[in-house]
Amino acid sequence: MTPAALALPAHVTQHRYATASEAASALAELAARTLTTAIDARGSAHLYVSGGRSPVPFLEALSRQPLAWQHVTVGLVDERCVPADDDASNARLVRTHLLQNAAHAALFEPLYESGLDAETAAQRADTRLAIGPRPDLVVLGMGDDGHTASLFPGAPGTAAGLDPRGTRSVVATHPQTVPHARLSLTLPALRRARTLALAIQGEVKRHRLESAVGAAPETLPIAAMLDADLPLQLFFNP
Ligand SMILES: O=C1O[C@H](COP(=O)(O)O)[C@@H](O)[C@H](O)[C@H]1O
Repeated sequence: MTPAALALPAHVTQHRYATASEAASALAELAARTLTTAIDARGSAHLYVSGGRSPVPFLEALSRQPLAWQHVTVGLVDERCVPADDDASNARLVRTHLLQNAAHAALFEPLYESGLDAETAAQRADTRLAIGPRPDLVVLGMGDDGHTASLFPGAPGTAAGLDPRGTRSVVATHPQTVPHARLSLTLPALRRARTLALAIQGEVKRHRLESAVGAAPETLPIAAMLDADLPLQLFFNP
């Protein structure tokens, strides 16, 4: 049964599914259409994905989508400052679950250079991204605490990342609630996306997202993605 609509503003387009597998397939199809449109229009496509546990079914479904992957560049919206082969690495997640099947031909640009401290790594990534093309598709996730990308409530670095007039594309954040310093795309960098999607699962995240309507982004960073002038494609399953 299709889950009930979330209590969210009308500019959020809701895609609701009964299961994680249906939601992942639908998001993969939207991603494939969006990337193909970008390749047809501009010759290349730029996709940014999130880390964590929940994107795995989506990344695997997307890896099987037939499209001109050799023209697709994949990046990360956030990363933990760990070696690329660490279990916590979002780069490892992408290599394991997305860069296979048809998608093995995509170009992957990791966010974090192993061995660097978070601030130096953020500065280097910021320089690379600042001159890059607009993302065609950004797929965000959200933690139970309302963080998105690696913009955690109250974490050092988050305020700079949420500054709508900030000039950085990437900041270092230092959440106290989870292991590892992080790198995160900033609000201005995320807002450059031609299409912005958010994939969440479960009732805890549903209520957290609903409670973010009208909330201060410093308290619930996901609130920054609910701006009326920012069309958002929400994918939800219980
Ligand atoms: O730490 C992170 O958490 C969020 C949500 O992760 P999940 O495990 O609940 O799916 C994710 O969006 C972010 O990219 C990740 O680094």
